[in-house]
Amino acid sequence: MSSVQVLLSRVDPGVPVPSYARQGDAGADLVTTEDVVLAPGERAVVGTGVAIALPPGYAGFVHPRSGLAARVGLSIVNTPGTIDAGYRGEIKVCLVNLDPVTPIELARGDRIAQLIVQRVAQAEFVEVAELEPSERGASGYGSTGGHATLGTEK
Ligand SMILES: O=c1ccn([C@H]2C[C@H](O)[C@@H](COP(=O)(O)OP(=O)(O)OP(=O)(O)O)O2)c(=O)[nH]1
Ligand SMILES: [Mg+2]
Repeated sequence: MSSVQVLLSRVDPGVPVPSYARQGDAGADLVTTEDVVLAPGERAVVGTGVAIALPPGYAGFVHPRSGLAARVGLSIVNTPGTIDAGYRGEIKVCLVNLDPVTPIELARGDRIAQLIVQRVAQAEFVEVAELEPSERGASGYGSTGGHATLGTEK
């Protein structure tokens, strides 16, 4: 796994810097700086207390944590959130409670998301009259099968 130095500033010095729970992990855990209670279906933007300066050619992606997703239904509205290399503000997370019944209570310092730093390319879009053919062509949206049968299709 490659490593890249990312400068970080704590806009809230009371919370820990993002850290990888285990060696080789792709995601570094981010915490909420705020206590928050999310009713079923409710969303809230929370701070993480950190700002970063990614090198050009990199982006950060804010993903949900699987454990919280499975246990209580916590997710992120815009998953994965995109952190542009030029962004210097506090990383924020737009949390959502996907559980239909039970509220989610989060406390300051809880690990609520994970940041994945990846290399990215900026495309140079070149318009052409026609795209060259491929095996897949324009087949998409389940064209290869393997999807569940919808109730309406039974
Ligand atoms: O989960 C997220 C997603 C984005 N951002 C910050 C960093 C990112 O660089 C900036 C803009 O994000 P995005 O491009 O997704 O939002 P937009 O609605 O297109 O805003 P803008 O017009 O500023 O690009 O907001 C976060 O802090 N957390
Ligand atoms: Mg944008």
